[in-house]
Amino acid sequence: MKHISTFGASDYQISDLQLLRNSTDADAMARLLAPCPIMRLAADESIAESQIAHLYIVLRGALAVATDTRTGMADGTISKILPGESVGEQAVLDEEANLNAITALEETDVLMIKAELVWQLIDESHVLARNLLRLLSFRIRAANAQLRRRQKLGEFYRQLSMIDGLTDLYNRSWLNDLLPTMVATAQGSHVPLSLIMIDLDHFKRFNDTHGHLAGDQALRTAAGVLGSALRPTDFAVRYGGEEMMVLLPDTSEKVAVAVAERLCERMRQALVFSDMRLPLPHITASFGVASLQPEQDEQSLIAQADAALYRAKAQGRNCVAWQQTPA
Ligand SMILES: Nc1nc2c(ncn2[C@@H]2O[C@H](COP(=O)(O)OP(=O)(O)OP(=O)(O)O)[C@@H](O)[C@H]2O)c(=O)[nH]1
Repeated sequence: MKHISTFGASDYQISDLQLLRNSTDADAMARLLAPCPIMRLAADESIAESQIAHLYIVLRGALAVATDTRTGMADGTISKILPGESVGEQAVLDEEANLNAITALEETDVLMIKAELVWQLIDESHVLARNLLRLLSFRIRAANAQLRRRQKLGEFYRQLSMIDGLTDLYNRSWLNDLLPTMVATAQGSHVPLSLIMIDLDHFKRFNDTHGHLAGDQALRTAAGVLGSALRPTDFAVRYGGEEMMVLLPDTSEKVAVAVAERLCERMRQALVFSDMRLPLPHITASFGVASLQPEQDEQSLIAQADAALYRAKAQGRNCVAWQQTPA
């Protein structure tokens, strides 16, 4: 950054500076700004901020400002500062060194104003104070809008990473995130929580006979059965491969067994189409039901449902098994 002149020795006018637009006291402002240096930046050159904050007004060329690079908040957003516009107001007002990375997009001349002089200008000129407030308000709105966009995007990707792409059911990451909390809530409030582990029967044979794409379609159909047969407060998860899980908050084992029986029946009635013309053979599934016991953790609950599922398979598949005989 090279010192090439001062505001007083240059041809620039107060009317060239947006912050002083509509100034009624241009002469007084010009006198105060006269000793301020005009610095020249080569293209791609960055402004190396000292610990002292400055306000920079672009006189010629353009600056690129990337937000908060040193605080880890950078998100690739870059603002372009054109002639007449300023950067560094906030740094001046809160007396912090500028955390933005400021780089010249082309050869650029900037007016450099020290923080103490900015305060003096604010004291002297209501017009400048008003312009500054308006500018800051605009910047805050823009920052808020950007924050909202970022939050929405973050939530979108978070949701996406929790959903299984093939079946649209929740995936294992979702389960790992949510099940411990659900178990802790149920234990803490002494309300029941039941879990049904579901495994499609002879699915390898289905795949081998009808092809993997038809197998995918069968998985979607099975997921659809779960989705359409549950209460809005229940959750269906693709646990892995052809294994699915249903979580039933506030549900006793007796009711969970009845739900599993209903799912089993609907599963065997569901039609799988590989295309819209010919339905494939029906699929069936085996179901293992478990309900949370006092002191039990989520791993043990899953293991209990798994053991019940194993028994359902051993009993000939296409049926429901559970840990305890419902009363
Ligand atoms: N099409 C398809 N198949 C899958 C997917 N994930 C797992 N599988 C298949 O599911 C089959 C599971 O086979 P096994 O674990 O032997 O169980 P099974 O044939 O269903 O037998 P049982 O569970 O004992 O009734 C394997 O052939 C896997 O390739 C998937 O996303 N799409």
